[in-house]
Amino acid sequence: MAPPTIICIGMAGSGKTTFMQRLNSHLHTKKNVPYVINLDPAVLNVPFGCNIDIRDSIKYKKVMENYNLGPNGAIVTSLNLFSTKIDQVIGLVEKKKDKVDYCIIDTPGQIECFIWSASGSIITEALASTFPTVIAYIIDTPRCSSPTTFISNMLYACSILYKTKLPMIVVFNKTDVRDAEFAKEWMTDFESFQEALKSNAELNDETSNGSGYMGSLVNSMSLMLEEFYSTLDVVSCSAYTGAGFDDFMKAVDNKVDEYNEFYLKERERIIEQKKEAEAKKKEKNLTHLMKDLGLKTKKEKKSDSDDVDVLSDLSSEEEEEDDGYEDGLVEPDDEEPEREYTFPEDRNGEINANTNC
Ligand SMILES: Nc1nc2c(ncn2[C@@H]2O[C@H](COP(=O)(O)OP(=O)(O)OP(=O)(O)O)[C@@H](O)[C@H]2O)c(=O)[nH]1
Repeated sequence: MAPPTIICIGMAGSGKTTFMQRLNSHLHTKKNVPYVINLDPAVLNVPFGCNIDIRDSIKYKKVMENYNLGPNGAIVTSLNLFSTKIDQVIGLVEKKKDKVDYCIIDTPGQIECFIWSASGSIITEALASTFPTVIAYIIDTPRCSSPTTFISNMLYACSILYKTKLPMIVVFNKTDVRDAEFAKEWMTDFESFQEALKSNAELNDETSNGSGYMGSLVNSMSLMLEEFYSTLDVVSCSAYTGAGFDDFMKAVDNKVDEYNEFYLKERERIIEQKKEAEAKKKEKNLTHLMKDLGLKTKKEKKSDSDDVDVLSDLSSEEEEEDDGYEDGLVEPDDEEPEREYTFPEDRNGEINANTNC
């Protein structure tokens, strides 16, 4: 069976790499061996053993130098270069499918470099069409204790969900510093979020009494996000202490079932749609080409043959047959006639071993 794939995505410093390290050791202790992939080309040290590391095939600093790029451009370019090898990556994971239980993937902290780049879509789509794939969105809990940063984080999660179209688990990390109960409550109880909003001095000025621009904006966004929350699995854990990882694995199994039930059908539908669109595009291009060359398409020929024949049609058909032309192509002769040289001196033009040039 294809191993479920977990793609860890999160803002810079949210603790993805530490989370990956803890997840790797947690799975090893449970005797569920994971296949580990690092897709962050700019990381200096990876604190876990990787089966595939992007840094082995692409040197991030060389990319910066050779293409004269800044740090983010170099990450995108490295991913672009790596995405050309994604079929090999998938082949390697597939080879190990009987030995590994999960495939876990670390991504660059600059989310936009991965999620909004063509290579990021190629990589996630290639993985998702081969393995049941789940997104783990890692959030730095202490950093989202204010309603505005919380909503910003949730909007980001929402955009990732709509971009990847894959089941998502929201992971509130660093719970050893701050418990994530407040965030879970905000996600389930709209009134408690309203209260937090009112008491947030940052959003309210004394005169407006909570009806300021930012206050009402966050308010309406939180209403819109209620629908989005219902599609998520929320887990709180600490990559530092290892708390909450059993819950995370339960959520993964739950999302894998969901993937097989809903997302797989949706993916198949999308692939089918893409194929149809591509076939249509090809046919359109071919028609244009035929028109440019002054040739008739099969459809046109058929409709012509349904029409009454006129003498001029007949003669042109005959001419075509006589010329040995069909659909504008020259049929090669079975036997090429021996070449004759009109003038023997023409032979001097040929390059042979005896000539000096
Ligand atoms: N207290 C606490 N600190 C954590 C936890 N997880 C990560 N950290 C710390 O958070 C900081 C960032 O962690 P990383 O794992 O490097 O974060 P990252 O998201 O991989 O960072 P980039 O790869 O740069 O995007 C480090 O100092 C970690 O020690 C946690 O569960 N609890």
